[in-house]
Amino acid sequence: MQLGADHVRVRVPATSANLGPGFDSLGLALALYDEVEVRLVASSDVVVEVHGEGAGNVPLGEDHLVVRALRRTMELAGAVPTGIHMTCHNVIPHGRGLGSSSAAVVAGIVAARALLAEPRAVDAATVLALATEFEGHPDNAAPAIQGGATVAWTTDEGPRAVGLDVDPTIEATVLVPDVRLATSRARAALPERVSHGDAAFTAGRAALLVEALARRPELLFDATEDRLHQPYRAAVLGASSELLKALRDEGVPATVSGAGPTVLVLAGPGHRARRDAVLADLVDETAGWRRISPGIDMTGARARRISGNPGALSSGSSGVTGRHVVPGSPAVRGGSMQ
Ligand SMILES: Nc1ncnc2c1ncn2[C@@H]1O[C@H](COP(=O)(O)OP(=O)(O)O)[C@@H](O)[C@H]1O
Ligand SMILES: N[C@@H](CCOP(=O)(O)O)C(=O)O
Repeated sequence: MQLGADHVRVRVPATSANLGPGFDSLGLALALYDEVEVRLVASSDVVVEVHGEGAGNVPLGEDHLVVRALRRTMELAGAVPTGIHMTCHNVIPHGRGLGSSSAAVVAGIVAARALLAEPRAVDAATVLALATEFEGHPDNAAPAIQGGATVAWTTDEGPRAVGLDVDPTIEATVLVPDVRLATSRARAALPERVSHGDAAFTAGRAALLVEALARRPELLFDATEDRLHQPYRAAVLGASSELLKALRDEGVPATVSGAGPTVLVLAGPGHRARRDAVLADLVDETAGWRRISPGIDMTGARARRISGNPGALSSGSSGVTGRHVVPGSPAVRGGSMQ
């Protein structure tokens, strides 16, 4: 496959997976974004600059997650490898249950797609399959790609996802502690088997959550109850587990965001006063907690071509030059990829 551009910019939202009972299936895109600018260069250099979250912690070469996802997508599309100069402006906290790894993977995939002469050759199903290959589960990748709330599932042919309606009065608030929890560690805390009773309880709540999100926010408290993962993760969640219990004891629809340790509150109009009262009492923003009300992202990952001249890849030695928006350059929106 030929290249169609040599310089693109992408933006990918944070995501909150599970939403309580929808373990590995439900997810919600949040309006907190990582932005990545990728420039292809003629040399074999891989130069990565990271600003914000992850700066000083993530690898800066071929092992960088965005680079790995970009390379994998280019390889799948049969594009000839080139050098890469990449700048990341990261806002999504790492290891907090807000889908930072998924955002990085989706950024690499949609950047690669936008660099190709025929972006549609990497269709929506392939984007989700590639992201799931990296992540191991599709529940963060689906909303990161298409925005809004999603339910994702896996078939013999690969992962699939559909969007869900979200009542516009629902507010998402995240309580982010300053401690990290690797998703792999939180997954290791899960048992091999659960009881039929807990599985039935949680399946019912997940079904109810679809209706609560779409039209009946007053049902969010019951609809966010879970018995499949949160109870087993309590030991590794530390203070987040206590905050979750305190919120739920007061009737506030709170869940663990993803694998944690962030706590997510999904509040309809009837929950706001109690949410604000409990959070004012319990969340001390001077003692390591951040309270963010990001809004729900409804568009998902976006990529924009900055320059469409891959025939003349620069040597890569002169920094980012010649930045301009090519008139008519297609805006690639993750949610509308066909
Ligand atoms: N923007 C990014 N660039 C590079 N690596 C990232 C990025 N975001 C996440 N990662 C990698 O993923 C890890 C966090 O993934 P994970 O444990 O799944 O937590 P979460 O996805 O909930 O933030 C980070 O420690 C880092 O290694
Ligand atoms: N379903 C996964 C979701 C992990 O999300 P993350 O944002 O914590 O990576 C799980 O619960 O393990």
